[in-house]
Amino acid sequence: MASKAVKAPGTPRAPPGTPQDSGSPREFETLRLQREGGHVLHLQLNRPQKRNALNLQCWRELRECFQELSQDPSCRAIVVSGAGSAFTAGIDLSDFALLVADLPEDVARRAWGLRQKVVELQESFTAMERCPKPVIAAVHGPCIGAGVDLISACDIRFCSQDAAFQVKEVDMGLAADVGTLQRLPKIVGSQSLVNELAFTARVMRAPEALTCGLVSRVLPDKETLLEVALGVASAIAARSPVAVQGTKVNLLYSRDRPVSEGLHHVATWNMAMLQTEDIPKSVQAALDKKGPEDVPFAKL
Ligand SMILES: CCC/C=C/C=C/C(=O)SCCNC(=O)CCNC(=O)[C@H](O)C(C)(C)COP(=O)(O)OP(=O)(O)OC[C@H]1O[C@@H](n2cnc3c(N)ncnc32)[C@H](O)[C@@H]1OP(=O)(O)O
Repeated sequence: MASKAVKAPGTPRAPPGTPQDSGSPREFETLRLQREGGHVLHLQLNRPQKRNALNLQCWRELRECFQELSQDPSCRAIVVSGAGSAFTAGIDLSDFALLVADLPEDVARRAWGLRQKVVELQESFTAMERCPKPVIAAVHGPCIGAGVDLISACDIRFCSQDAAFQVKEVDMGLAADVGTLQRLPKIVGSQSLVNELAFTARVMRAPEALTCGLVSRVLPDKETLLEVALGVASAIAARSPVAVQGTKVNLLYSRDRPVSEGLHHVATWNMAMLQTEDIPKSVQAALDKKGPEDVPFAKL
């Protein structure tokens, strides 16, 4: 039987705002992080006057936020949405120049420095993908450029009827480089459609996003969208975190590998995780005709 993590006597309580504290989540400048019930966190991109355009601060905060939530035992599922009238207008266009500012003159060093900046931006969304807690994107209104990169790194995507998706990078003179070209073909299934969207920057609306599998649900409006997304997050959070997080880690591992490697990985994973106390607790609940919602699972 796994032993519960017990805080040693005299261990100071984490100050409010740190991820270990199940009270108030950390405050950010460009993001709003709120706890919704016990183990669900709602993260809003929060620059509504700029249609949640992602400035450098926002990229940095997203990275830090997901690195911290990954370690936060009181967080079991995350919903990402946009404040105001858009999910996001993509990269903050006024920050584009900053990407090449302060780089050395020599071409090799300049290129190396720029590469480092691109890798840092990639990390903001890769941190969402790597976070073992499921992340649900709730998209309303425009979701442009970097917005598509962002939602491609999420585990579940829902949208409202007014959502409009655009792989806009070619219109800015660049090849998308923070995840869309790598992740979208695995989500959508039709390479032809991905190519068309990425070569033309055509806007894709909610019904097509549903048909092609970019989103799995379309809701009539933003309010219903958030209600449903938070409801699904609560359903996830009610289940064993050992089971849910193990499922995410193994789905992600298997996505890019042959079946044989995925099976090998999960067998090794489960030689430890099958020993969890969550299994007998869940089995007993099922025998008692109770659901996972009735089982108090320890934090992970
Ligand atoms: C190495 C790089 C890796 C990353 C690459 C990423 C690339 C991309 O993301 S490409 C996509 C860039 N985004 C765009 O081209 C979208 C531009 N915005 C719009 O088309 C519209 O604003 C939008 C359809 C989203 C909303 O239209 P709406 O009429 O509702 O609002 P506006 O009046 O246009 O805008 C309101 C204020 O927001 C500012 N704003 C909007 N988008 C951006 C942006 N991407 N960057 C910076 N600022 C943006 C807009 O200027 C208005 O500001 P203000 O005039 O101060 O009120």
